[in-house]
Order: sequence, then C-alpha cells, then structure tokens
Amino acid sequence: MRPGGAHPLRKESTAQPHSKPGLDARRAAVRLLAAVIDARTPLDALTDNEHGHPQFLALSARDKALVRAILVSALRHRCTIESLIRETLERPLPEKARALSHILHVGAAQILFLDVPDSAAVDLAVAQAKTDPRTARFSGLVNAVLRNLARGGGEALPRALARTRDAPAWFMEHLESAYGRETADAILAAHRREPPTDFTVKSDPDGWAVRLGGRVLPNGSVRVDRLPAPVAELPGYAEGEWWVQDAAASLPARLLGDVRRRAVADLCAAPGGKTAQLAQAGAMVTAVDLSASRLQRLEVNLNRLGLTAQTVEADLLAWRPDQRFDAVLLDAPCSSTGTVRRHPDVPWTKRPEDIQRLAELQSRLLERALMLLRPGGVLVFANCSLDPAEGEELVGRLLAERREVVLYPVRASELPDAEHFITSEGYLRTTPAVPETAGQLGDVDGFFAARLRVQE
Ligand SMILES: C[S@@+](CC[C@H](N)C(=O)[O-])C[C@H]1O[C@@H](n2cnc3c(N)ncnc32)[C@H](O)[C@@H]1O
Repeated sequence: MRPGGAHPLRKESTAQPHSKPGLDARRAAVRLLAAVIDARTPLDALTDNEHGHPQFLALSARDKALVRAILVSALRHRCTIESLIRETLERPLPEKARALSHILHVGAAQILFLDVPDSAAVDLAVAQAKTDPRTARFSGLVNAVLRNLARGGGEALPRALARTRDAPAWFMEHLESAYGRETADAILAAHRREPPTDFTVKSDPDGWAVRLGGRVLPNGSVRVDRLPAPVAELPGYAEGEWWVQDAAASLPARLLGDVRRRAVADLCAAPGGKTAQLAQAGAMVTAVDLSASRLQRLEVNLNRLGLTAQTVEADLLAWRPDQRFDAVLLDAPCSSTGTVRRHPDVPWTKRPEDIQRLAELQSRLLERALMLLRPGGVLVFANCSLDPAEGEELVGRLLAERREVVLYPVRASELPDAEHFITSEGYLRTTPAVPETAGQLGDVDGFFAARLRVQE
C-alpha cells in the first residue's frame, strides 16, 4: 500500500507510466471538470501555470492547451452536451455517477466541438473508464454513448443547440429578470462563441491594427478575431506598445475625464488594465490591491509598458492614506458574470448567494472609496458583472440612503463611440448581446459603471 492507503488504480494525480498517448490529458480534463462542477473551483486557478492543479502542471504545453480547449468547450456547451448524452440513454445517469458523467462530457466535448478524431476521443474515454474503479463497469456504456454521438453529431448537434440554453437555471433566471427574454437569449448566444481579443494601444491604432492583423474599433481599441500566436509573442508586446483589455473594460476609466497631473486612486487595481490607462493618460496613480501576487503582476505589466504608478498592498476596507484624491476608480471584485465568454466556468462555480455576498462587499468598498475623495472629486464605481444587484440596484440604494452622494450621469457626448451603452439614468451598462457592426462598438464583455460625486 502507498502512503495514505491509496490503491494504485485510484491514484489520479500523476502521469501513468504505461498510459496510452493522450490519456493523461483526458484524465486531467476529467479531474479538472470535476473540480469545477463538483467543488466549484475556478478554471483559471486550476490551469494557472504556476499554482494550477498538479495533474495539469504535469502535462506538456501542447496537452495543457488541449485540456483547456476541452474544458472551455465542455463548460461553454454543458447543457447542450448533457441533452445529447441524455438522448442516447434509456434512463438518466444516477445523480451520484459523477465520474462517469465527467468522462462522457469530456469525450463529447471533443467529438462535438474540437478537431480531435472521434475514434481517439472514444477510445481514450473508454480506456479511462476501464482504469477507474468507479466507472470500470460502465466502459461499455461510455463506448456506446460516445459512438452514438460521433455517428449522429452532424445532425443532432444543431438541433440540440437550438432547443437548449447553455446555462444553469439560476443564471438564466437572473439574466431574464434583468434584461428580458430576448436580450437574455442574445447574451447566452454570445456566451457560446469564442470572443475576440481587444488591445488597448498607446498610440497609432491604425498601424497596430495592420501589424496585429486586426481592425480599429470605434473606441480606438484594436480587435483581433483569432490570435495567430500567444500574446507574449505578438509584435509590440516586448516593446510595451499595448495591453490586452476588452473594449468594454476600457470605458470606465474614461469617465474620470481629463486626468492629466491629477491624483487618482485606482482601487482594486490588479492586474492593472485600468491603472495603465490612467497612467498613460497622464494621471499620478496610486494603485491599491489586497493581493500581493496580483499587485506584482500589475508592476510587471506597468514595467513592460514603461508606465508608472505608486503601488499599495492593502485591504481597502482598512486603508487610511494621508492624502485625498481628485478622482477615484473602484473596479470592485464581483461575480464576473460579464466575462462568461472568456470564463465559461463562472455560471457553474458561482451561486446566487455569491452575488448577494459580493454585492454587500462592494457596498462596503464603495462607502470607503467615497471617503477618499477630496471635495469636488469624482468617483467611478465599476465592475464586470451583468447582475443589477451588483450595479444599478446597489448604486440606487446608496443614492437613496445617502442624500449627499449624487449621480453624475454619463453623457452621450463623452462617449460618442459607446453612446448605446449609456442608460437613461446615466449609467454605463454593456452586455455581449450587442453585436459589433460598422461604426458601432459591440461584441464586448458585460460591464457596469456609475459616476458619483459627494456634495458639500
Ligand atoms: C476585478 S479585479 C480588478 C481588475 C483591475 N481593476 C484591472 O482593470 O485590471 C478586482 C481586484 O480587487 C482586489 N480586491 C478584492 N478585495 C479587495 C479589498 N478588500 N481591498 C483591495 N483590493 C481588493 C482583488 O485582489 C482583485 O485584484
């Protein structure tokens, strides 16, 4: 017996000495899918190149990319895949057959959405089922279900996509109650698509659009639909000419107006997309974040870009600086439901209780942030949530309770390139439901921003 009494067949965390080519990657994919679905662990944490899951870290770079691609597809289309698996079964799988369900989902994601030969996806899923005592007796079922999907996939898939909404029930309900059925459906449809990559460029957007093989968006960002190489290998990365930032994420910092030579506090700043924007616009930025490792990433990013900011590692709730600021940007920690296109695990790892908990934290952070404004200063509260509980409702409540805090509405003339994202109240509200068309900013992440002042 090994330490801990584990049977060798049950050992899941290391490469198997005689395993079939490709089997370790599928084992890792199943293990990580279980961690996301059953333990609600964020995919980014599991696939982090330094601190990720040991089974993921043991893989080659190529297999890591494959595992990520499998998981992104499996999560992005989780309900569609589930519906197709159910169609091929006489009875639904028992709720506790988790390992079996994850093997089927990983196999199905490859067959339906990836450029992996069907035979390899089926054989490796069957081999994995056979070597796991929890699933060994179901290896015939795995074979039958996946072969069935491989045979019928071409026709069955479009039908399943048309009848299925790819999100957990609570998430669909929140979207529908906030935006109505039509917009909720458009958001869910956007969540199924691979999003483009947007770059904020320091200068010469036209030139960078040519060099990066993209196009200039109405807000001046450069958009590339499919990256030809990893970001760090693209032209201009080493020279610090641009940073990756969704076009919607670049809008809140602009609401602070002309920040040249102004003292600006960027609160909850890491990894520093908005710090870079403010520093580039000439502000004297103090960037505050709770996380030492994330703040370190911010510093590395600013160094690469040749930009400077004073960095402070602190809990905003306890931070008592000597100075007050002309302007404050609070990009608060949130449910991140506006970034599901890039993080398809979010609806599966978050719960409605998390939205409430985060909204309460955001209210407390916002109260603190308001105290850091000098008289006459301006504060922008922003986050990448689609949920009004973290946006319109939270700010609405603050305005009702604190008469001296007033909304400083965003005007169309300030953001002519994003006028359609300004609400009648003067909030900024973006969603991925709006398509990109010539001259109209669209196909962006979900963001909320409100601009506030404190009256004397
Ligand atoms: C949405 S991210 C910020 C993204 C960043 N503004 C950007 O544009 O790159 C939220 C950040 O808030 C930080 N954070 C969470 N709670 C905090 C607190 N109590 N005080 C300071 N920072 C906090 C997290 O470490 C995280 O880096």
